[in-house]
Amino acid sequence: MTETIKRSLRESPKARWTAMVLVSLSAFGAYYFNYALSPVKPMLESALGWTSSDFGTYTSSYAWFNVYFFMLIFSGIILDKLGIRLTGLSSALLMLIGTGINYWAVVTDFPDAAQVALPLIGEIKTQVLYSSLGFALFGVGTEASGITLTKAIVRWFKGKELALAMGLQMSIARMGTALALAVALPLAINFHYSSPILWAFVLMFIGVIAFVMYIFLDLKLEKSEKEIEVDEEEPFRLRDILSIIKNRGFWYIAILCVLFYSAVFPFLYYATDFMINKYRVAPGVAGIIPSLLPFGTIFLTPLFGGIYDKKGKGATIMIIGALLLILVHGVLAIPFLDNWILASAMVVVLGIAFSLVPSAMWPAVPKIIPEKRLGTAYAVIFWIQNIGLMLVPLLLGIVLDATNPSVATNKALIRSSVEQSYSTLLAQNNITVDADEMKRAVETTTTTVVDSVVKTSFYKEIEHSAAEKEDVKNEILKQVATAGGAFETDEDKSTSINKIQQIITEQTYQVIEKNKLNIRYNYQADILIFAMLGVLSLIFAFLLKREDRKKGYGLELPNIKE
Ligand SMILES: C[C@H](N)C(=O)N[C@@H](CCCCN)C(=O)O
Repeated sequence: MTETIKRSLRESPKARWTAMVLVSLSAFGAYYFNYALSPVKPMLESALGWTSSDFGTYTSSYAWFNVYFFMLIFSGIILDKLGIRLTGLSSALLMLIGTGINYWAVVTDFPDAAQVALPLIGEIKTQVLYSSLGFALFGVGTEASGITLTKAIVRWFKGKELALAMGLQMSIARMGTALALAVALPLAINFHYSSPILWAFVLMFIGVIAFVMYIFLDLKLEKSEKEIEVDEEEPFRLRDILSIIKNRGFWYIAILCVLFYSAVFPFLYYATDFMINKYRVAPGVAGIIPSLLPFGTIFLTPLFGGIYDKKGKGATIMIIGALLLILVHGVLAIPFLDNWILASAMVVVLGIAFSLVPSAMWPAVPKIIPEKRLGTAYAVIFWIQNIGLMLVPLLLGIVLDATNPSVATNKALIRSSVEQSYSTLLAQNNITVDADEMKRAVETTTTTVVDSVVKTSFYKEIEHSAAEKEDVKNEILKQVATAGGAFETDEDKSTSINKIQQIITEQTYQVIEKNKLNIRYNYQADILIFAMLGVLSLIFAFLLKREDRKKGYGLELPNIKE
């Protein structure tokens, strides 16, 4: 079919790069929010009483609707029927609504024991359920937006700098992840644990505005191409799925994708907490280490993409990426190697792996699947990938709780002791505070105590029976009451509360240290799960290379022909 593109707006580099930046801004907000609560995990536990399994449920909920309701497949169909503009705007709004629900759930005061029973999942805290539903809605928007943005980039860049534009779009998105990992915990410590979500809401709102601006640009593109004959795009057909899933090469790439991404994205959910618990990094700066990973990929993904374009060796690049994955998780799993510099170096190496594999894997799909089925192929790969993104974070949370059975209960014990200590000291000194003020003070004090114990304690975990735990609680209360007896209140209320806070922090800390009350997680089993995923990724990367040799897909050949 003839294609006269001389007068098309796509011919203007300024217009197409502006389009790329505008559509990428919503991905920036989405990738920020995806990780905005991860560094805050220790605070959610100390302040809201979440367990690691609750956190695992929350992070896995990203994929609930995508997996169970086949939302990714429907998104592909909707994208085909409604087009880029409507689908992109709807998905950006869905992300915004999901973020809003999440914010509401986290700031709402649910009774401590409020739980609901769900089929398959069982008992779940009401607050965890509502935040998860918000996150699940956000996940639908993010994944739908992922396919829409890919299609938008293809629309503007086909026959032009397509790989570079895709690489840069991924880089802009990853800047969002890097930002979340680096700033979410400092934000939460200095303001409130919900502040990172509020910021996400603002970024997502900017994303919606940017997408509205993109719509105008896209309308201009359409107008500029009205008189021009352009190739009709192939519509999404369900029968395409059948022909795709009969392709062995497709399965190898989809399985490699789910295994590899499951060893990276869920790692990022837990990485800040891991740095605090294993490497004793101060919570305020612990997120900087995992943020090195997406930060590195911002530069390396387009770089490796360019190398693949010119030199080829796509399957080999994926094998090297999988080998690095095993190396990193293998080293992180060694118990006595607990130096944070080594951990940072491993995160940088993981960043290299996470640049190598995506830069070779996504452009390899068009070599295996015909162009007219590409949209469907990406939707199915994303769907399979989402199964991993749903199961692995949940598994990690459950395994973390199971291998550290006393941590969550000990944190809850500290929280209730702190609460009672406040009541005692406030009553002893005739100070009245409102419920919100009290809640805030308890949260801050508990977090401070837990953080300092986790950072300084070197003891091994000692199991305590329920009766011993009661003793610990009583001892905390006794110590606090004794120390608080000498406290005199002649200053204003906030100074008095600060002093009370200090007394409780010091006394609680001492009792925890004396009783060896363990509140540090041992991540060994979780990191071994990641290492296993690395080994399986390597096997599938080799299988893909063998299939490429058999079928001649050309994965090892350069994309750009001389
Ligand atoms: C999370 C999403 N499903 C995903 O896998 N995103 C990729 C980028 C995919 C680009 C495809 N053209 C990522 O690495 O973030």
